[in-house]
Amino acid sequence: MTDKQPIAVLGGGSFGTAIANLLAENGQQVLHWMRDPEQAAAIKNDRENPRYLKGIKIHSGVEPVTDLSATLAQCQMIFVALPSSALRQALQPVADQLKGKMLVSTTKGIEANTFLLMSQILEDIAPEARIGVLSGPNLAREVAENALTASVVASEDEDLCRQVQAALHGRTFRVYASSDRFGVELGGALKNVYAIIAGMAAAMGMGENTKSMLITRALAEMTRFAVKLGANPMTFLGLAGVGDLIVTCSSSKSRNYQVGYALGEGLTLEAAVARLGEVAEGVNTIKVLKAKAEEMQVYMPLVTGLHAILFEGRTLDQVIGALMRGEPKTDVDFISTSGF
Ligand SMILES: NC(=O)c1ccc[n+]([C@@H]2O[C@H](COP(=O)([O-])OP(=O)(O)OC[C@H]3O[C@@H](n4cnc5c(N)ncnc54)[C@H](O)[C@@H]3O)[C@@H](O)[C@H]2O)c1
Ligand SMILES: O=P(O)(O)OC[C@H](O)CO
Repeated sequence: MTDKQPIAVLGGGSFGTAIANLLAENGQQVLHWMRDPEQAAAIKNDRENPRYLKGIKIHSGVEPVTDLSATLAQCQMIFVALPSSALRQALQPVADQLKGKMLVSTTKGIEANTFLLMSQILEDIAPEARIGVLSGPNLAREVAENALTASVVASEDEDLCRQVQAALHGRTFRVYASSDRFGVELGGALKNVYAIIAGMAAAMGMGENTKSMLITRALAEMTRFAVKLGANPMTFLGLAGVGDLIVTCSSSKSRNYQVGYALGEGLTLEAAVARLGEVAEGVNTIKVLKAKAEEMQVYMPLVTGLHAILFEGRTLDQVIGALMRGEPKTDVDFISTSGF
């Protein structure tokens, strides 16, 4: 035991487990909160979380716990690794305990109806908390296996960024700082949708040219959308933008990619999600994103095409045909031609 305050990680899934281990490897005492007492007891005994990260040894500095209120009472720094669909309902009842704490969201999703990002929900629940986001190309299994990895902590609160960097920076994990919380978080939420498309393309045996076209046009599309919402497009050139887009669109370890792959093999969306058995945030994001793009009048042909396949009964062939026949466009939207 150290006399340092413990750090809390909320969420017993793959990313919560990976972050908890990373913190413990850096000498932090970690309270890893999960809702399921059986899971917590099993992790305590076996030092493994087999459902989500089979074969990864859980560090002795990680203590699985199930009392959320007692956990929050002991910690100043709290990482939130809950699915987006659960974040508000899990934390609203303990809102009073979040005042003044550092809350760092690792959750990459968008709330249906409100279009709020997860750190905005945290702000809504706990206006007096200190809020940040951790996002980047961070596949949980690779983080847990100590593959060399980089991430971004984003917050208007510079001291929070420094403290998160100090807690997470280690032999295999580098943390860069950003003051653009909105842009960093939006990048993490949007790329999940394009990873579903990339998985479909892979299952259909499409070529390397096609994969590159998809990733690049996805970046153009998500940046166009982000700019319309007031975000800084330069953030999308960083780890939490193009970095995360590349890893999620090209790795079969990504759950969103896996859902897309299953769809490309002919499974229904329900069957693809059931086969996965884990969170694929892009499935929920696609609906809210399509609605928001329409409301804001942003041209997002990839989002529109995926939505048409998943929810409007269009076939892949029809959508691909429409995409390729679309009116020719400019390559990069944000190049200023003035002065040239
Ligand atoms: N896995 C990754 O590689 C990775 C990397 C970076 C960010 N993320 C993000 O982290 C978030 C969590 O993803 P994950 O991969 O850990 O998911 P996961 O599917 O591996 O696990 C989800 C966990 O949340 C728990 N949970 C579900 N509903 C809950 C509730 N109401 N209250 C408490 N716990 C609840 C589940 O029991 C499970 O332990 C997602 O938004 C994801 O985008 C994941
Ligand atoms: O497994 P995914 O598709 O949720 O992606 C995991 C991470 O977000 C990759 O950075």
